[in-house]
This record gives sequence, structure tokens and C-alpha cells, in this order.
Amino acid sequence: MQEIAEAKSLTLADVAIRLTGRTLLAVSATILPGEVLTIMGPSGSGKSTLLAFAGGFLDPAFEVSGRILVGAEDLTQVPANRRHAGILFQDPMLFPHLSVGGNIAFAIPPAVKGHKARRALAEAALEEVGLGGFFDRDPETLSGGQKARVALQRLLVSAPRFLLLDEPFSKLDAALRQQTRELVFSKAKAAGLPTILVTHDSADAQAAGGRVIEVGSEEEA
Ligand SMILES: Nc1ncnc2c1ncn2[C@@H]1O[C@H](COP(=O)(O)OP(=O)(O)OP(=O)(O)O)[C@@H](O)[C@H]1O
Repeated sequence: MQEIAEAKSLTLADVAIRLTGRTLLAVSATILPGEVLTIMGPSGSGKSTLLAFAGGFLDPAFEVSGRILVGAEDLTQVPANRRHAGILFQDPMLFPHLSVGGNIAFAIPPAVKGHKARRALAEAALEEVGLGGFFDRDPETLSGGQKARVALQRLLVSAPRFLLLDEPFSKLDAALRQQTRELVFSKAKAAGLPTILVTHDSADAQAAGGRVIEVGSEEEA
């Protein structure tokens, strides 16, 4: 559907994040194309902070050492808007002023020219997740699971180089959660995207099928 750039690994090279002199978390890992690295740990252990570092939107209150790379390209000093990270949060955060299809079309890279071509891509992306015919719907009229699928497709049409998932399934009920996580992981794998998943749920980690890194509690860090 979208043009997929050559898949590359994502490397967190000796990343240590400190807050007021105390090490919050330290991680070193290379995540292969299509691999999901799961980060688990108690509340406040720095999981979202690690994703903020990877995405390039970390609060300057944190001190960081180490580097983040895609393939051999060092992204550590690259601003967030040029990292091409695909990010999913708990909340699908669809733009309420755009239609469902508008949400997806918005994310298609500007290299795809022409209203018709962009619309056709967005329609195909909706169809792929069972939402054919939903283009003109108001996002507010969708169910939680439908919103999650729109958010996923919006992410994938943007041609990300890696994925950062911050508890993206935690607001869904059990059956939907199972379905959505299978969809997300199968698509991430098919697109060859290295992925970091933050979760509290060991079933998410199991479904992701990759390595799991446990980060410590605030007390022991
Ligand atoms: N902007 C900030 N300035 C200062 N401290 C912050 C900031 N953001 C988060 N923190 C602190 O950094 C620590 C790590 O927060 P973070 O949100 O990464 O934890 P988490 O593991 O993702 O937690 P949860 O599972 O509850 O989402 C916490 O102690 C938090 O209070």
C-alpha cells in the first residue's frame, strides 16, 4: 500500500536517563526489523520517558546519555518531526475536526500528490482493517476498536521507520484487545518495523513475541 523504506534496525546504544542526578533507567538494545522489544515495569519506572527519548520529545528536565540509531544513522540530535517515528498512545487521538478518512489522508507523506490518489490510499487503508465505507464518518461515531484501527492505519500510511507503542491496547476490552494487538503486531512485522512496546500486561508481551526488558521501580532505581 504505502512505499516502505528499506527496513532497518533500531538501536538504543547505552541509553541512560537521569532525573535530578538519579538514574531512572538504563537500556541497551538493538531491535531488528519486524521485532518487538517489550518494556515492562511499575508505574513511574520511566517507560514513557524512554519512548519520549526515542521519539525526540523528551522533557529537557531529564539528563540523557547514549544514542538512538536507525540502521547506522544517529537520530540522537534529530528533531522529532524528522525522525519518522510512528507513535501510538492509549488514546487513539484522532483529529476530531477531520473525517475518519481525513485522519488517514492527512498522514500520507506529501510525496503522494493529488487529492484522488491520497483519497484512494486512505480508502484502501480503511478497507484493509474492515472499515471500507467509513471514509466520511465522524471519528466520534466510531467504537473504541474502530478508532484503534484508524489510528493504526494513520500511523502506517505515514511510512514510519520504527514504532513506539505506549500501552496502546489498555483501553480496549479483553476480546478487542486480543484482536487489536494481533493486528498491530502482524502489521508491524509485515512492514519490517522495529517496535518498542511499553505495557503493564504480560499477555501483550507474549503476543509481541520478542524480548522483554524489565525496568526497575522508582525506589530501587
Ligand atoms: N516532565 C517531567 N519532569 C520531571 N519529572 C517527570 C516528567 N515526566 C515524568 N517525570 C517523572 O519521571 C518518572 C518516570 O515517568 P514515566 O512517565 O516515564 O513512567 P512510566 O514508567 O511510563 O509510568 P506509567 O506506567 O505510570 O505510565 C516519574 O517519576 C515521573 O514522575
